[in-house]
Amino acid sequence: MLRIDNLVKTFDGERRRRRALSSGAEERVFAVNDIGFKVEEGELFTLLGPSGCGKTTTLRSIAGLESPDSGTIEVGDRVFFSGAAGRKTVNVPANERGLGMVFQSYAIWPHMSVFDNVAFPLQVKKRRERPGKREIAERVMRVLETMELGSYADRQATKLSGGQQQRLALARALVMEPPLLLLDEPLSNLDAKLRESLRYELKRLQRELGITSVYVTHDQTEALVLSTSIAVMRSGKVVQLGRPREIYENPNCKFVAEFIGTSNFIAGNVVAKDGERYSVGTEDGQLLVDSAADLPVGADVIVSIRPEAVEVSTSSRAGAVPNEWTGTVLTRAFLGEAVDHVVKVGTHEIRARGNPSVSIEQGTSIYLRLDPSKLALVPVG
Ligand SMILES: Nc1ncnc2c1ncn2[C@@H]1O[C@H](COP(=O)(O)OP(=O)(O)OP(=O)(O)O)[C@@H](O)[C@H]1O
Repeated sequence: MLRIDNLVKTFDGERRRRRALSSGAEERVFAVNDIGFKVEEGELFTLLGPSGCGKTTTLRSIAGLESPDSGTIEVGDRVFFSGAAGRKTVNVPANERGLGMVFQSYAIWPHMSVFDNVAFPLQVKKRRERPGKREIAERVMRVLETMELGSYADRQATKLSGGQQQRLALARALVMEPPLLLLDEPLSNLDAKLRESLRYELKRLQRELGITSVYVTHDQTEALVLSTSIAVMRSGKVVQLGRPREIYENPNCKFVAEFIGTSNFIAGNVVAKDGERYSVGTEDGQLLVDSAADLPVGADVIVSIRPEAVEVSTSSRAGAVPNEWTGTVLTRAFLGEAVDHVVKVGTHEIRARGNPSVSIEQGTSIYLRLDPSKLALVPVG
């Protein structure tokens, strides 16, 4: 449905502007630095990464609001952008791309009713593409009902709550039945509770309507909940691309492991390998790790251990289970649905998250069990 290849977008750098008079040195900021990905029909594809990594620039390039330096952008069988030095550039204007867009600031039209906000984009279509009055009313009401705003049709748009206004912005984008919906942090202006409930609502809607979407966020939980696929970005590059679970359970570098959720990291070295079972030597003992990564014996690695993959216990099962380490509880914290223990194991402090029924006092000597299939091997370098 959407295909991006070798996309590059640079901007003038600050320093270049400052130094231009004295040295004339060329300096460009690579906002997007040679990225490529494909989004299949019906997917919700998320660009996830920290501030400044190039997510918005990528989305704006798809929308036609930025003009890339080079690369190609295709939606269905239409080429929206194609360009490189010395080649003829194709660059379809934003208003001819027919894409739906929803941004952080929901920018509804305040002087209009809820109904008119959604009807307006259809009413201003070119005469030959404009649906008749009755069809407009039907489409508007259908999309308002889907967004659970049907009973607010006559209300002035500004008299809706924040969450309702954001749903209205979505309704306005959906009524155009775009082949592709672009969403740039659409939930970030809402309070935490509303954000969470709208997350699930968006997921339901996206699934029900099967609308292909590209979603930008820096919020990893949002990305994990909503997405069918995630591209994790860093400094203008895509560093990992995969299904949410894949990225969470098998991050391909320390940056991804750190950015997505909380992890314990233990540095080590591959000492033996038997199929997908690795034996990793660490400062505090050996760890068995199951991994599909292709790493040679001798490779420096980091074992990434999610807190929920660490089982704590006051009794030993040594011999019956692999990877049992001993340690002392440094702190514990009650989080409502879980209890966190921070455990000192040799040179490491390991965070464990488990059921609140297991709560062990500070200073207690305990056993940590690390299931090899729940550990991830992250290559170093
Ligand atoms: N118009 C511009 N002029 C100069 N530099 C720009 C411009 N727009 C973006 N940049 C730079 O390009 C890089 C990528 O910006 P972009 O907005 O795409 O990042 P982002 O990942 O969406 O960040 P955020 O989550 O903060 O919106 C940043 O270094 C940014 O400063």
